Amino acid sequence: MGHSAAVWDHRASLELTKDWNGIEQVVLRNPQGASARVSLHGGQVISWRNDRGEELLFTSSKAILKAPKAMRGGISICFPQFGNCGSLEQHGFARSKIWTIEDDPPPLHPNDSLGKSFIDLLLKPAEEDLKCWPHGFEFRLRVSLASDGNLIMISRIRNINGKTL
Ligand SMILES: O=P(O)(O)OC[C@H]1O[C@@H](O)[C@H](O)[C@@H](O)[C@@H]1O
Repeated sequence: MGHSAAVWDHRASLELTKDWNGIEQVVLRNPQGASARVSLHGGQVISWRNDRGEELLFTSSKAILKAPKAMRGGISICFPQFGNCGSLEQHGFARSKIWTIEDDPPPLHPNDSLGKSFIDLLLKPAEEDLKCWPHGFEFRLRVSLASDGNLIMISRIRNINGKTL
């Protein structure tokens, strides 16, 4: 009896590491050698490489890679706004926060996990965030690397205080 895809252990394909500022990063790998690197700073995918090791994402040489400054490169999470309306910071605060890894997130469709290397991240507002944007929320982000090297990101935002966002 061989192992089927149903018992694929996605954790075996994850590497946890830290950047030069001590902020955690997660590296996803697939069996063909593709990879994606996700920083908990901003929940930002900062590298996506194909199976030939070629980088597919741009990062500016002028990027400041130190929280709480947003990183200029990779895939930014712009929440709760894109742009610079009102008193919120440009493109929202999510990209400058330290996200956490969620071990047991609310379920997604099984197809979203099967055969993929993935990580689930979570952002909840801190007191200071509620002062400039008074909404309780949970922002869940799944970043997956598929066996064909595709990168998939699923955002789920839950309103937890019943007021319209
Ligand atoms: O410079 P930031 O805040 O990282 O924003 C990234 C870019 O966001 C875009 O929306 C702006 O048009 C650019 O001018 C800006 O450089």
